[in-house]
Amino acid sequence: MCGIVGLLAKQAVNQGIYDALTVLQHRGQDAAGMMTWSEGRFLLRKSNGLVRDVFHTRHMARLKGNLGIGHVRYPTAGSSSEAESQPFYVNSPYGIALAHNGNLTNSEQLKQELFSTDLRHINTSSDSEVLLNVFAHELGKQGLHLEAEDIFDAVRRVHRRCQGGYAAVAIINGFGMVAFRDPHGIRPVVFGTRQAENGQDVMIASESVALDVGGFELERDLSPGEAVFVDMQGNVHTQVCADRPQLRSCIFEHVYLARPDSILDGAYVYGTRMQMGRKLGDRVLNEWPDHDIDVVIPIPDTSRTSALEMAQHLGVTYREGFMKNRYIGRTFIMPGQTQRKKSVRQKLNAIDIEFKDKNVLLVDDSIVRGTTCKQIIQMARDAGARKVYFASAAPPVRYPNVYGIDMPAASELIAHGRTEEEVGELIGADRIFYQDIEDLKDACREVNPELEAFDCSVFDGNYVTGDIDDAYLAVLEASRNDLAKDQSAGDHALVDMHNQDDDDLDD
Ligand SMILES: O=P(O)(O)OC[C@H]1O[C@H](OP(=O)(O)OP(=O)(O)O)[C@H](O)[C@@H]1O
Ligand SMILES: NC(=O)CC[C@H](N)C(=O)O
Ligand SMILES: [Mg+2]
Repeated sequence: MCGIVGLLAKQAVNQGIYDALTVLQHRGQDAAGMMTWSEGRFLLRKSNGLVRDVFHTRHMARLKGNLGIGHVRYPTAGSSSEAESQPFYVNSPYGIALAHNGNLTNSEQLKQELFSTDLRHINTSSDSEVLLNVFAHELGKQGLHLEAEDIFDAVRRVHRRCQGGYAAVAIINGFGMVAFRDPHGIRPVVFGTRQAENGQDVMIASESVALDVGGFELERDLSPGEAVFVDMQGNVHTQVCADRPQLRSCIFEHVYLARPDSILDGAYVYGTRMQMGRKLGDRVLNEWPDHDIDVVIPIPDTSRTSALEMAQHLGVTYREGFMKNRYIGRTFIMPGQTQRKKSVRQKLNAIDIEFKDKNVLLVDDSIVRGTTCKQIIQMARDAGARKVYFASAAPPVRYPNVYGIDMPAASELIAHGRTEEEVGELIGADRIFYQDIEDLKDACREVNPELEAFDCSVFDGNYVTGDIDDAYLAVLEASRNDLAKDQSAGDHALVDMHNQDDDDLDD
C-alpha cells in the first residue's frame, strides 16, 4: 500500500498535495514525490524519506501549477531506489505522469510485451513503470485529440492487459487528470470536490481523510474497474471500464492499513475496527466464560479502537499500559527485519503499574511476522504481569500478499503452517485468541451491508484475480524475502528524469 493523490484546482496545488501526502504518510514511509504541471511542463520532486524531509520550501516554490499528483511509497516491487520512487513520467504520447498504489501480478509478462511488441523501454524494476507504459501505449492508439471516451477506451484495454491490484492517478499533458481502479477494487481510491470562486476543485486520493483535510466534500469511491477523468476546466467524467467488475476490496485495509477516520467503500474504518473488537470479545466469552483477565491493554497505535470496544464488551478495565514514542513511524512497513525489531523497543515502553501482579490481555490488530508481539509480551512480563494473554483482531496471517502489501514470503509469517496454539507458544503468551475470518467479514458488513465479499488472501490463501499459483509464490518469495532485498539494496544507479534535487537549486 502506498498513498496517492491528484489535485486539479483553480489555484496552485503544491501545498494541497503536500498536506494530503502528510495525512497519507501511514501508507508509505520510504519515499515521497510530487509532480505538478504548469504551462506545458512537468515539474518533479521525489526522493527517499518522509514527506516533511523530501519537500523543502525551495522545492515547493518550484512545484508550480494548478494540476499535480503525489505519492508516498512503501515498496512492494523492484527496489527501494530513489529512481523507483513515484510519480513516474513518459514523454509519449502527449506526456504522462502517473502514481500507483498496488501491485501488478503479471508485471514480468507485460514488461516482455512492452519490449517486444509495443516497442517501449522500461528502465527500472518497478511494476508502476510498467503500468504507466501500458496506459501510455493504449492511450497512444487514440489519436491527436483526446475526449473522455478515448481515455475510457484506453483504460478498458489497460484492464484487459493488467492483472493484480492497482489504483492509479495520472496527469495527461494538456488534457487533465485521470484515475482508475482495478476491476476487483482491491486498493482504495476516492474523489471529492471543493467549490472555488470560479468553478470547482477536484481531488482524488487513496483515503477520504485526505479530502477532509483539504476541505473537499467526499463524492464517492471509484467503483471497481471505474475511471474518472477531470478535464482542465474541472468537469468530472466517469465510466466503468471493466468487462466484469466485482468489488473485492482488501480487508487488511480495515484491519491495519487505513486510518480509522477514513471511509472506504462506504464503511467507516473506525466503525469496522469497533465491530472487530466486539466480535473478538464474543470469542473470548464463548471460549472462556470464566476468564480471569484483570485488564485489557492495547498495543498502540492501530489496535486502540478495537481494544477499547473489546474491553467494554468484556466488562473489563481498559488501560493504556504502553506509551508510544510519537516520533517513530509504523514498524510493520519498515523495509528490513533488523530495523523493524529495533524499532518496536524504541517505539513502545511499558508503564509498570498497569502490569504488576495482573493478568493482562494484550490486544493487537494483527500478528504478521510476530516482531511486535514477541517483544511486547516479554516487556509485559518484565513489568511484573502475572499472566499475559494475547488477542489479535485479525485471523492468523498465513499467506503472502501479492496486491500491494509487502508480505512476499510465507516463511516469514509466524502463523504460516502453524496452529493458533503453536503461535501462542512461540510468542510466549499464556493464551492466544484470534478473530474468526467470518467474524472479520461480518464486522465490515455490519458497517456497510453492501460489502459482499473481500480480498482476504493473507488469511485464506484465496487470490481473487485467479492468476496466482504455487510457482508464482515461490518466485516471489525467492526474490523478495528480507535477505534477497538486503542483497539487492545497493543497485541504485538508474537513469532518472530531471528531478529537483538540491544541486539544481544553487543556480
Ligand atoms: O507481527 P508484526 O510483524 O510485528 O506486525 C504486526 C504489527 O505491526 C503493526 O504495527 P505498526 O507499528 O506498523 O503500526 P501502528 O503504530 O499503526 O500500530 C500492526 O499494528 C501490529 O502491531
Ligand atoms: N505499496 C504499493 O502500493 C507499491 C506500489 C508499487 N508496486 C511500488 O513498489 O512502488
Ligand atoms: Mg501496531
